[in-house]
Amino acid sequence: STMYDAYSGNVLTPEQYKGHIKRNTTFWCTNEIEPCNPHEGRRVDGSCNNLQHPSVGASHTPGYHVLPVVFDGYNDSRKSCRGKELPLSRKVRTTLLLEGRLPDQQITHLLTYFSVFMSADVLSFHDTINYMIWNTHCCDEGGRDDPECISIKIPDDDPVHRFSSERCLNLTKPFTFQSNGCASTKYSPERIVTSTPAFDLSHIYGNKLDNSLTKRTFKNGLLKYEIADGRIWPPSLEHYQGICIANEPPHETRCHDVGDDSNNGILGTNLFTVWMWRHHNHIATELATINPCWGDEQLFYTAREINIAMAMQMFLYEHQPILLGEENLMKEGVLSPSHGYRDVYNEDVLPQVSLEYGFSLRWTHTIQEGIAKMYDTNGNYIKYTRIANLTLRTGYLAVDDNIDYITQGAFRQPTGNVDHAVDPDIAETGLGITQRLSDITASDLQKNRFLGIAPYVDYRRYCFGEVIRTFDDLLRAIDPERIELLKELYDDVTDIDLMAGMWVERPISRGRAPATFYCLTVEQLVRTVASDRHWYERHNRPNAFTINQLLEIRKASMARLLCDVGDKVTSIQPRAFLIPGPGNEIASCEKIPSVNLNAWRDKRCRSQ
Ligand code: HEM
Repeated sequence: STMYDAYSGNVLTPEQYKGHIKRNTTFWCTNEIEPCNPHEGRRVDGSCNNLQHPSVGASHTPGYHVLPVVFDGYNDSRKSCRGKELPLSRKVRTTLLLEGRLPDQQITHLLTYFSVFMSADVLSFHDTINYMIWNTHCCDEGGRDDPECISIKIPDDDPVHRFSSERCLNLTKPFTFQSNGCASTKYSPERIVTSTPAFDLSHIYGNKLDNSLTKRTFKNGLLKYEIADGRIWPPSLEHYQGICIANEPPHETRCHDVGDDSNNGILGTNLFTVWMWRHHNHIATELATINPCWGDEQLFYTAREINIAMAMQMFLYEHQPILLGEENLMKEGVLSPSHGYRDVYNEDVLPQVSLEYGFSLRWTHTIQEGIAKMYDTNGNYIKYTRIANLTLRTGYLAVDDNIDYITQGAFRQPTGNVDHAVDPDIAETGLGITQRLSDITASDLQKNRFLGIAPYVDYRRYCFGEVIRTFDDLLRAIDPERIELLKELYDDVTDIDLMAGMWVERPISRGRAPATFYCLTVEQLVRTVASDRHWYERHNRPNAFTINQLLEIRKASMARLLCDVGDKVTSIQPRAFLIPGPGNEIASCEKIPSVNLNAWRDKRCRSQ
């Protein structure tokens, strides 16, 4: 194997590698990669996706930048154009986003659960774990001088805390190649992300081969699993210090040992981890019946390939159009116009995730509900639970049939409306017992000022060709009363933060999401499809699907997934991201189309 520098993607000399060992920086700064074989399928560690740049595609490699970062030195966040401090993050948040709840009339809660699960496939949770568990003192006496701390100041006239003595929200800087000693501080900060940048369910299967191997049974292509109270679960972590710390013993003990332990983090990642894990075994078991002559290796990798392809089919063709608009996505080339193959692979486009995509996704916090409503299988309301209190608490799912009721709620309860408001739990508590106070939306703004995301108007120019010089020029994008609020906050229109712009912007036409969110998501998805050599819709790739197999993958749906692996789901509406009702009635699972795995029947098994 060869050692690569994770930041530059260059091969390391033995001396350079020894230097990393001496400085204890091998984990974050280097990648060990086996020689590429162009005929090999998708590697677990993401390497060799681009044959010219073997390490790009692995974890801990730099992201793409849609626009160059604006960088004022390591200890400071971006300054205003007149060299002053930008308005306080908490002030910006409380001014621009109202606090409250308004249920959407069309979209179900499942949409946000799947959003966060798919985000976690290409991003990381370690920056959050950092201030929740490793470095919790930023609001204490000792934390004030810690250069890693970027705690959020609560202004004296805060609408919630002006009557309390709370003046600080805990927060740490994001991990960068620079802060971890991988790259010179001459360069602007580059965030370190642990997932592989392709959508490959790396948080299920692992992002390193050795980690992935520990998840397998090596029998019949199955992932390890446990059965408890008649339910199938991913395997348990032996010691879960640092992960499911909010489990309430003695009853709540479950904590999952999966590709990325931080999938135990929040409810959405947790639910989909359970479902996609079971789904792998569901596929492998069926393949083993269809092809009795297949060994473990072939069953495992085929089931993984199908599981990834079905996840992407649901994500691109079923989930994304709801926020971004189907017609729009078709026009942009994110969606294929036909059911057959498409091949837009371009070796010159690198498999990377843009800094801006990961950042814009956080806008979704504004449509996240704070409570999960729980229903029985007949649709009778049972109770609710606060989602913030389920952070790092996988155990809750496994007691009192909670996962059954939460699953039913996921496709019955509306998600939060797209309406410039944020749920009070997301805005004030956020993370349950691990942080007494947290404003996730203010953190979104604050943390990313330290990564140098360019101002909002620069993205309007990039996305829509608009030159915005005055607040009045913003009328093209933002309603006048919200421009008034921006004027109260920012001295100059060019100072407006990207997230602040997204919070108040009008949605894209024929879609529901803010226009700039739309633009930066499309920019990423186009790159994803063009840069992933193993993209499931391609004909010309190692182990490509046959056309009949691809046509089966096209039938994947969220409703079918829940029928196959959801707890006690026997009926569901066909379009599970949309609220059940006329034209989308809840129907028996027997009526929901399935992917027919007979398309993978191997004639060789019969002749044997
Ligand atoms: C109740 C549900 C949720 C909770 C409690 C939650 C909590 C958090 C927290 C605490 C952070 C870190 C903020 C920081 O940097 O300090 C975060 C980041 C993030 N969240 Fe959420 N979130 C939730 C739902 C969602 C949803 C629905 C999405 C959908 C896309 C999402 C996407 C993200 C992304 C993309 C990041 C940044 C991750 C990264 O850059 O690696 N979250 N979330």
